[in-house]
Amino acid sequence: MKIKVGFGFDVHQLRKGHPFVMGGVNLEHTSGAYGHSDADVLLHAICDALLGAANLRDIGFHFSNTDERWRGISSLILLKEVMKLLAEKNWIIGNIDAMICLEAPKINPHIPAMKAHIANAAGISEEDISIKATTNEQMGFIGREEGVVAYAVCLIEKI
Ligand SMILES: Nc1ccn([C@@H]2O[C@H](COP(=O)(O)O)[C@@H](O)[C@H]2O)c(=O)n1
Ligand SMILES: C[C@@]1(CO)OP(=O)(O)OP(=O)(O)OC[C@H]1O
Repeated sequence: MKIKVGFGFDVHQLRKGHPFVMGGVNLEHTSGAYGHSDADVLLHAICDALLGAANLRDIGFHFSNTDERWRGISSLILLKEVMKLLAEKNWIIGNIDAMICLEAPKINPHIPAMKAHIANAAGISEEDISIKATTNEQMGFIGREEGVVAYAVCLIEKI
């Protein structure tokens, strides 16, 4: 069986009064992630891990941040598009493991809902999705709540 590993990273600015979408969940918070799409940093890291594993370039290559089609788009739709690209090359997901680095709000209560959204969009089991979170211990741009970061790794299998 042919397997490949992929890695993804994403970062977005946090801006006061902006919606905060993470893993398809709307987080209640004083600030939110700013970007061309819905700025779902977790889904962007996962998309890049999947595209990287399949050697299919990256999220910005397929969904340019100068293309009006993607303005404000739900990143769950982008994940579905990424899954189509993988399916064309006969790749299926083995598992995804992701890490969110964010000072606030607490992510733990939202992880089951995030997993459900991602499992639904990617067509995989929630059991194959792991999401974790850490603060940056009040240091740097994450600690000052100026930004949010996510990392993801994945395994894909050729069918
Ligand atoms: N935005 C966050 C950050 C952290 N968590 C959870 O809290 C635990 C402790 O965080 P530290 O950064 O102090 O190590 C962490 O392991 C997560 O379980 C969270 O839910 N949301
Ligand atoms: C998703 C895209 C496209 O709308 O825009 P952003 O939401 O700005 O996200 P980013 O992770 O900076 O890059 C990928 C983009 O092309």
